[in-house]
Amino acid sequence: MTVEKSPLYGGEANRRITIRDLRTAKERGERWPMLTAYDMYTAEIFDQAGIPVLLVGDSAGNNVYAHTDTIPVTIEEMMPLARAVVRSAKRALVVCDLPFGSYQIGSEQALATSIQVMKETGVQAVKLEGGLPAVDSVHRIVEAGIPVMAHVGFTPQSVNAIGGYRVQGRGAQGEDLLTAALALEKAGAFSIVLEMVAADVAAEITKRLSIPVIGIGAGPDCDAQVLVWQDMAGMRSGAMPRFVKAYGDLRAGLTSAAKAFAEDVTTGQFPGEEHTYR
Ligand SMILES: Nc1nc(=O)c2c([nH]1)NC[C@@H]1CN(c3ccc(C(=O)N[C@@H](CCC(=O)O)C(=O)O)cc3)CN21
Ligand SMILES: CC(C)C(=O)C(=O)O
Ligand SMILES: [Mg+2]
Repeated sequence: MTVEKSPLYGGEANRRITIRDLRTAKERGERWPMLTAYDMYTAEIFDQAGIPVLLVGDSAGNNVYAHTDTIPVTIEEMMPLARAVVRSAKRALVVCDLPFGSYQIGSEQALATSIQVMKETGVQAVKLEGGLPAVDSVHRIVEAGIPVMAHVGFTPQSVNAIGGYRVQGRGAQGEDLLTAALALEKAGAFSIVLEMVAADVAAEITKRLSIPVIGIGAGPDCDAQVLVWQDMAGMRSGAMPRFVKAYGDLRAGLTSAAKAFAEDVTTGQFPGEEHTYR
């Protein structure tokens, strides 16, 4: 597959990716990557590396704010991160997750929060979790002119209701997931994340939907794949979910840099003459 003429990778190199570009990519069968970003350098680096979509995820809860999960994250905590990512990425389409509690009360609250995020951060789209119960909110937000990325399957904001980090869509549940995905597309979502979904179900949903389907732990047949950047780069400690692949070892790199700095300071090797004003 040649992608040089794709708006995602070639095309007019000096404009931001649009939701139309993502739709076109699906029509052409072009796969694309999405990464989370929560700050300036990661946004700048991933943007320049050609990642077409950056997600300011509420996974900031357990990757920035040192919570155990995403549930405590607030809109006040999300917006500064989103602003930093928007200011740092020139090409990528930036999506901001709506955190738990900022849209579940109803479509009125969902729309009000989405408007606030769009006005105060400069992101190009919002994302929210949920199947059929979220359809009305998606519809209202889209009607207001705000692109919405949907998110079904394992939805981390509902981890307590689901009862753990469990694969979704196995057996009879698969049909419900397809029904929800079709309803979210009909409500106007421009794309949909499938998280921890059995691969055959994810493949069927990807085939049946016209909008891009973005997988995380949803097998190889989705239109796009997303990972949390600290997982992708080997920054995170501890056991990784099965769906993660680490493409770097940043944790080891930063650890050895910090140890070398400490060693140099304790032994008096740093600062040297070249780092010193006379
Ligand atoms: N760093 C990070 N990566 C993520 O993918 C991620 C976040 N944070 N935060 C928000 C949600 C939470 N996610 C998670 C968290 C844990 C598992 C997990 O422990 N998975 C195990 C299965 C555990 C079980 O069966 O109970 C696995 O091996 O896949 C999966 C997804 C995905 N998202
Ligand atoms: C993993 C992605 C899809 C997400 O919702 C997040 O990072 O918050
Ligand atoms: Mg999220």
